[in-house]
Amino acid sequence: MRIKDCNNRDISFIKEVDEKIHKSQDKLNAVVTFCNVDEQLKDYHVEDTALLKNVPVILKDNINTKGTRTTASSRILDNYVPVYDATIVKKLRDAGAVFMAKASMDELGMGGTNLNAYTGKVNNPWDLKRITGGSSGGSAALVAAGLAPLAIGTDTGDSVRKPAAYCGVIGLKPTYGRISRYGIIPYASSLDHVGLFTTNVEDAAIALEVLSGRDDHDMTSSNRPVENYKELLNSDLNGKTIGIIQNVQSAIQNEAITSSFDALVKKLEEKGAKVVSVEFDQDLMNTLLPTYYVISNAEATANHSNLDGIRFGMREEGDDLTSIMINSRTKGFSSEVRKRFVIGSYSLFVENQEKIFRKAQRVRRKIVEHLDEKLEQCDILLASAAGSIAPYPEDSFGDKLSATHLVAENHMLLGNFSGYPSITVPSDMVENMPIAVNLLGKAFDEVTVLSVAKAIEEICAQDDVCKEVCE
Ligand SMILES: NC(=O)CC[C@H](N)C(=O)O
Repeated sequence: MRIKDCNNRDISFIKEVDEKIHKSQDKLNAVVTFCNVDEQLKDYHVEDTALLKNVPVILKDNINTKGTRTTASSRILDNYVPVYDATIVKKLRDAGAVFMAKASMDELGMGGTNLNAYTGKVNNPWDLKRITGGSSGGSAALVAAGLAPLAIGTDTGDSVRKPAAYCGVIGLKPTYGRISRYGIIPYASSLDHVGLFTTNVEDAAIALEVLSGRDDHDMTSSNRPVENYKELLNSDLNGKTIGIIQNVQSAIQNEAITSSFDALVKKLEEKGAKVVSVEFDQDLMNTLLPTYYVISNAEATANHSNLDGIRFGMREEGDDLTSIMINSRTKGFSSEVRKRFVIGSYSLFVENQEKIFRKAQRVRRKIVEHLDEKLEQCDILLASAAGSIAPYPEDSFGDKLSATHLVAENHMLLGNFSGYPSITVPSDMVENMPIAVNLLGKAFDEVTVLSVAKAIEEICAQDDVCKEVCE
């Protein structure tokens, strides 16, 4: 489904989409809460030129919607109904969006599988037995199944770009500060980004324009002017230098993914791009994941201390304040989330702060400085988005991978450490499942990121939806 096709439809088609999304639930389990579509259509009125006129949109369930339950897929927020809208909800609505559903995610964004929502696993529309990836798995699945042209996600480590790869859709994480995060239930504030899923690059450009801009409610949002990304798209590769991240490519063990990537690189060269090989310091790359875990868990621990059954969240009984909090948090969070809070608290413990938390922050700085050096050699970096097709649940934890091989699965963290824009573009099919490549550009250079993505899209010409679930 494409945005412009929706623009040209009669608004009544939204009802058909609503029915299809309800029907998909048995197969995909991608929805936590259905939005009240009738209510939104009652007084629906937007200008003909509104960019999202008649467009059904999916929101990840960590995006606050006034009057509509927002759980972040956590049991503790099962009954949470926000009293205000996130800024992006207002922006989307003003542009004509009709909200269809709050999509399932890994609990509070903590996970890369979408096996960790209190409403259960989300199934990949290409093969229901496989995972979607996470944490924005519900959003990715619904776009991949052709049930909406646009879904909003969030990305703290790769949570838009990895599920996009596994589900065969576009996944864009723009520059830190480009899109307001006001009204989004956080995970780790220095790494959290709003991102989006579409079926094609042009739609990603349109959606980015709608979502971007300074917001006085979010002091991390940038006041750089928003560009007309769609008009500026230019898939001409002449004069562009693309750097291939060798550390990622040499860590990939799947022959089909490697040869498809190499074939794509050849075509990029034929189309005029200058391709250079970029080698990162391997030791530094091996620290990506541990550094991420220290920083993200510490920030998550601080961010979620208000989910205690007193200020927010479901309340379990107890004899005193402390036991109410302990009981509420024990019952309200899954073991994965509790584990991360333990790790986070440990590194924030005063005796450990310097040698764990501050050290991780210094390593993050080193990684970003190293990345900046690499980006001096090229306009954009390119690598396979993931080292495999979407795995089955039992194969999805990567615990058999060595540190070097883990780099293939976690290189997208570079985009969160630096805040630089990054996009996943479907590139091919392997074993009837989509595979993808990922681009990482310079700060606020969304135009180059989207333009090179468009060139790749033209070369690869992937089918943009998974037909079966959509029928
Ligand atoms: N929200 C994210 O980006 C999650 C990233 C990573 N998979 C994690 O488990 O935390």
